[in-house]
Amino acid sequence: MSDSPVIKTMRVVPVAGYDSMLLNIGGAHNCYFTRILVILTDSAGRTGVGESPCHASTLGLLARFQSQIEGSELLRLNATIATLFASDARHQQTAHTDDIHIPQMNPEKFYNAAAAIEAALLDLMGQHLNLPVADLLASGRQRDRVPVLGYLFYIADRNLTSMNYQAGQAGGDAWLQLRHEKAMDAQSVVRLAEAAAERYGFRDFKLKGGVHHGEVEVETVNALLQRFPQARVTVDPNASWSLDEAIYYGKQLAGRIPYLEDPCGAEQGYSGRETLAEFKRATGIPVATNMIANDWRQLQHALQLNAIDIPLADPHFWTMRHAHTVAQLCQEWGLTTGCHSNNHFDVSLAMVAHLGAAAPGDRLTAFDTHWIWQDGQQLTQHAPQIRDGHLELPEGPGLGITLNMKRVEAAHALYTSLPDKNRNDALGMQFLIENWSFNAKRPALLR
Ligand SMILES: O=C([O-])[C@@H](O)[C@@H](O)[C@H](O)[C@@H](O)C(=O)[O-]
Ligand SMILES: [Mg+2]
Repeated sequence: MSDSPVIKTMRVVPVAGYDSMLLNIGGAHNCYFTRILVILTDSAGRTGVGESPCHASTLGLLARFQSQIEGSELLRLNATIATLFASDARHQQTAHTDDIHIPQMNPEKFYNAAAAIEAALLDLMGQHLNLPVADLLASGRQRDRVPVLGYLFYIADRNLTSMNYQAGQAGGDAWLQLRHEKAMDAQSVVRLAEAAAERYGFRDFKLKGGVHHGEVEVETVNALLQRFPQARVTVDPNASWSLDEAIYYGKQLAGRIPYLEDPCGAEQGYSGRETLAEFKRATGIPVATNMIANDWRQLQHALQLNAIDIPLADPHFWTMRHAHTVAQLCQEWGLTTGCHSNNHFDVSLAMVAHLGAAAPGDRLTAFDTHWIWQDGQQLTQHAPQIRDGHLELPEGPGLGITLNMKRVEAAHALYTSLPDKNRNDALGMQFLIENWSFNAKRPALLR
């Protein structure tokens, strides 16, 4: 394989950006969010990049993988990634020994690390072959733009905290202002949706639930549907509703929403896969999930129980290539392809664009992205664009993006300055409710 470029350097750069006080079952988003960039250079002088959620253990894994990546031949990408998976398997085995010096590899963090490396390698491979990454995924490019949804949150009043939440940009459009302001009821969420639709052309919306009592969230969905009668609107309470509540609210929304996301979860000795299967039978409402089918084994159980219709295979949880395999499986087995997200920068946005562009078939539900909350903080020269409710595939080979290193270094400096680097939504929430703590079965404001 002497013609292959060789990976010269792997740099792992944790970065931070700003976020609004968005509410979810875990509490309130911090004023900062953190991510990891993996930046590879090769012997042909090219740079490839990938992004992942940030956690100290993911950083530890990436540091460990560096020696396996540097010196590897780009065209042996499959073998390189297989080596990472093999070292994961070895670790899982050794972690069962009594040797406390061998750290247990957290599977979620392992996938986050592998996903960022794989994306950076695919970026380099695409540049080498002069092809977009979408063409390197097994089905190849199917479309040039991917439907995405307007991800709406209730927003707490940042003025109640001493945290460094940013204010809206003077002179910006309505979205750039409103995304920083309190929005705790149906009317203000509709206003947010109007501003997002004006800027990005959304026709699909998802409300992050698990915040208020379910009645209030159903009322918000109804208000959105009334304002946007042609739109596809859903709510994701992150399994905070009981099965009975989920069926009760589901029946109120049936026929008017395309699907519900994780309406209920594990309870009374039954797994989330079991309760979702019962929910589906009781209501006939399709179910999407990013909570109970996040690896092959979980997905197999979910499908055997007929618990879900839309596995939201996030490329950061699965890697881009595995998420694409899930999309192929959806196409072959009559499921619908979708994608979950967390707060992210524009490198992840490009990863999602290429994944969506390569997803086969037309049973595709609008992909999630939190990016509208971060729009303006891009770390690339030209961020992928969301227009007319669609994320456009960036032009050019690889991921089609070029890092803006000045911004990357500034985002890294911000990360370095933060006292809390891992996500902890309880901190902000405790300004709203004293001593607040997480409860997987209760919406955040019900304490
Ligand atoms: O950003 C949030 O608050 C979401 O709740 C996120 O953490 C979830 O992972 C996600 O967006 C979801 O769909 O469940
Ligand atoms: Mg979800």
